[in-house]
Amino acid sequence: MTDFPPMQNDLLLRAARGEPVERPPMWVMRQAGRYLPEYHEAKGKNDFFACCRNPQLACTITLQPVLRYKNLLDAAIIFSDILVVPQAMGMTVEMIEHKGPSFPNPLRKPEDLEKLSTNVDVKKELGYVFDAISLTRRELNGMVPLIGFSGAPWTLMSYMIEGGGSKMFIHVKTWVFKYPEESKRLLQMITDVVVEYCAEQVVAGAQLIQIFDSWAGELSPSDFKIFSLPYLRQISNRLPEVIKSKGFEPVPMTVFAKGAWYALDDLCDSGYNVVGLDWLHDPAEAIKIANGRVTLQGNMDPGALYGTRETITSEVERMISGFGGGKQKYIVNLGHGITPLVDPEDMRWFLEEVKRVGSLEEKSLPATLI
Ligand SMILES: Cc1c2[nH]c(c1CCC(=O)O)Cc1[nH]c(c(CCC(=O)O)c1C)Cc1[nH]c(c(CCC(=O)O)c1C)Cc1[nH]c(c(CCC(=O)O)c1C)C2
Repeated sequence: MTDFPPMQNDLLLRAARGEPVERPPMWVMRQAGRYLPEYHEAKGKNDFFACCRNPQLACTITLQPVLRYKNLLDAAIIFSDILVVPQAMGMTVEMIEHKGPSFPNPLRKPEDLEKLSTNVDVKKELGYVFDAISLTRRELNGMVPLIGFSGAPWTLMSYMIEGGGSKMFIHVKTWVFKYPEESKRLLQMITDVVVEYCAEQVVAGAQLIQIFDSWAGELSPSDFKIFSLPYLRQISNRLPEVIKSKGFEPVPMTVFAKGAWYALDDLCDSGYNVVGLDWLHDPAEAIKIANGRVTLQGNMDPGALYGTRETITSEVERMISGFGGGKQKYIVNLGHGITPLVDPEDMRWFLEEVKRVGSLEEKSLPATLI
């Protein structure tokens, strides 16, 4: 087993396991990225995926927000992208500046499934991610835990068929409604790779795994039960066993199914320790539905970071009060990734206010907010 430095701050892991904490841990989806000038500096003229494939650079970028917001962020998330999985399955994915990811040859017909690699050698194809994780764990020196992640099967299938981001989801909806059996075959192929990929991230040193189902909200409640939930469940069922078979201890798991507010009850019973919430959820309602089954994570509107300092403060107070003061089964985050034009000093204000409000005794929270 790999020896890493002992943890100095394990708030995130304790909260994820459901243990009480002195204040809620906080991290922010996409905390390493385009709103930080040092990200652009480190990236330079490198292609986005070239940065992901360079463990030293990926480690540097991962550490940037943790170092800038020292003693504020309670986790690092490895710098990579969900689309490295389709690449490992044999697809070409390019990152086009100011546009986003693009697949020159998306899967458009069921016969295209034959183009995907079978028996993907995850260690060979994605070894650079595992190297970046091990290096970052060492460099973090126990400061905060390191989160690994993967896209969820439904979200990855959407990208692989649409060929990039989408507004109408015409192609993937064609698959769902015209080729449901082939869709399930593809989802299963992706799931098998994701399980092995996440297990190897844990072997390399990841201390929590988050599954991003960013396009969950494109499915109706009944289709979510067919094309997303069963595969999310397979991941949470199989992952601990696969990790153990490799001689390692399972880690807490988080599922973030953006837009799938209707599925919160099911997600609380899907085998994950933590359920991430977007900003469409009312915290008090979410707590009622979860009823202590999982740790909740979220959920301030990322757009609030464009507001005044006073607005950010009141949004933070509302969020933390809504989650009952946050000392039990709660992790602070935004409801989705931080957006590019946020002023890094406004992000600092957000984090400072979370730390201040999250450290208050419940009786000291502003009375009108409880
Ligand atoms: C910094 C960055 C990333 N990806 C992309 C960028 C911008 C690239 C650049 O222009 O420099 C392109 C990049 N990658 C993707 C997109 C979205 C494109 C679209 O709208 O479909 C973009 C612009 C696809 C992607 N990629 C990811 C998701 C899931 C989370 C989410 O919903 O936001 C998704 C959907 C995950 C992701 N992606 C990234 C991380 C790093 C760790 C961190 O959070 O700090 C993570 C976790 C990093």
